[in-house]
Amino acid sequence: MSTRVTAGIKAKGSRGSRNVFFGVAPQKGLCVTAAGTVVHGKLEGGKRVVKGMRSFEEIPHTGRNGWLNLLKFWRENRFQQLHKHMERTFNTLGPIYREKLGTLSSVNIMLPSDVSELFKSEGLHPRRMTLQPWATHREIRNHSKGIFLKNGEEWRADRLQLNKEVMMSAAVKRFLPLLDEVAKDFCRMLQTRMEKEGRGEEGKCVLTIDPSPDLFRFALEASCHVLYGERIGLFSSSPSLESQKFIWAVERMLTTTPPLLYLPPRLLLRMGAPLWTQHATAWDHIFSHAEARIQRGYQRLSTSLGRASPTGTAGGHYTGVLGQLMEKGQLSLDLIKANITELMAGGVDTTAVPLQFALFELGRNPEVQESVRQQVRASWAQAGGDPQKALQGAPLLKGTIKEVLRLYPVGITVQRYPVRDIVLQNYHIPAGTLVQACIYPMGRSEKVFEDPLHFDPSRWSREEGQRAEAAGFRSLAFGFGARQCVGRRIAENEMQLLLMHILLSFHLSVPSSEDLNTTVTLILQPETPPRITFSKL
Ligand code: HEM
Repeated sequence: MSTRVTAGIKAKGSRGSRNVFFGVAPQKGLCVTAAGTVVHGKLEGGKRVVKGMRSFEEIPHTGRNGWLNLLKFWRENRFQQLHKHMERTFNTLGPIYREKLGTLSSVNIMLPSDVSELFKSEGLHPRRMTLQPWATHREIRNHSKGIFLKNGEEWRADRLQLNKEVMMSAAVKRFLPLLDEVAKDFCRMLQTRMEKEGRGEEGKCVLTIDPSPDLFRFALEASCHVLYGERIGLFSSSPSLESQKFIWAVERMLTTTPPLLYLPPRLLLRMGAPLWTQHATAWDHIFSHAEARIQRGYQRLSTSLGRASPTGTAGGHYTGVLGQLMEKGQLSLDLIKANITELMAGGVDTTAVPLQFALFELGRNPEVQESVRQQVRASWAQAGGDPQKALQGAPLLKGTIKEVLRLYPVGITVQRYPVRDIVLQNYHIPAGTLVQACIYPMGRSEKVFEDPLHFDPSRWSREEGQRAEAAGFRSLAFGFGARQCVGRRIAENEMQLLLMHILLSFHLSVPSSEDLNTTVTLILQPETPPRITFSKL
């Protein structure tokens, strides 16, 4: 079906400027004819038109009634299997489809070429999907200083400041030793546990456990060390209950988010008040935990900043991201708090869960495990204790993380609202449409990856051009461009360092190598955390 679409779609770019991320001029003007088709290359009435382009309405869809679709999803519990639903729908409808779920309407894509087009049109201040209708509720709860809902120029200014402390290579150099210390301590803790609880055959110590609670503690300990420059003792025999509560609160916040994205506030207040209360209470806890830590850090740093060294570190030692932001003084204290809170909330499950998948995949692929270990050993021996050098010399570690995130991306989609009209799969997509790059189906598609279900970290390091995987827009787990994950460098290094130290000390295997069933809350997770057998090398 073709519907009348507004004629004369003019490429705007962001504020009429060049797209700084791609260094290319904005897309040429397009024009949709009155019949809804677009003709290319000709000028009709002074406007450039694209040949044979189909209208937005013609994009295959999963049902026009968003409420009916939502009801079906709810009844069949499909939210938790959204990734599988997307995979099936692409197989049925092709590489682009529209979906309406309650108030949310999106165009879903999965081919790298389309994703590349999408990112070209993200503008200078790319917008992500947010819980916008709930902003006021959050404000009522006094969390209005949060940056969670920020978009546009205001967001960009803060983000550029933050990038200096968490994304730039100088910042990575500063926080990498802190992550390394926590990773080594994790292995010591595991070793002690193995000695106490492990069973030995022929003098070999073997421990089979569900490592997920320890991995969550590791992720929180690592985050706190990097953000506050402070250890919180989560590997001790009596870790603080407060920290455990924080981990639970983040989990609750994540599981209660998806329904809030699809329901309008009024309906949710009637039907889902308990859900909203749980969600807001979880945030309250996250905020107060972060607030208390920040307050302590603030007091500690105010004292030590009096003795600030010329290297930009208080009292001569690195005081974490909080310390750096305070010392630079370019963000207000409220903004610093908001950014640190968001980094805390975003930094635990996102790394703890992929680490579970990584241990599982290395455990069930012993040959891959051995080849990564050999590279790690050689690199570690050459690096003379320098963790950064050790990681640089072991590209298979990076490949392992990429491979884990290809098969099990933390977020199953990356979303953008293009700032100008674009054409995807020859369909017209108006500016402002929510377009989702569906990275779970992409990572498992034969159209995109050779032998996609094979866990092969080396696929990422083969020479560019030799295999399709080396080319762009296939590794998107951290998003892309100005709005990409701000914790990316922390996450990549944290996960690689932990795997490095584990591989140097332990052999991994799995009691069952059956595929893991996965479920989506806000993030993709195993339905049941895998058990891993650690044996001392
Ligand atoms: C494997 C680990 C992680 C993955 C796969 C991941 C993935 C993502 C993705 C896909 C986005 C949206 C990017 C976009 O729209 O282009 C994002 C945003 C974000 N992530 Fe991560 N993340 C991870 C770890 C972390 C960590 C460790 C932190 C904090 C220390 C963090 C903090 C954030 C924040 C604050 C944002 C919002 C950024 C903004 O909009 O300015 N993430 N992440």
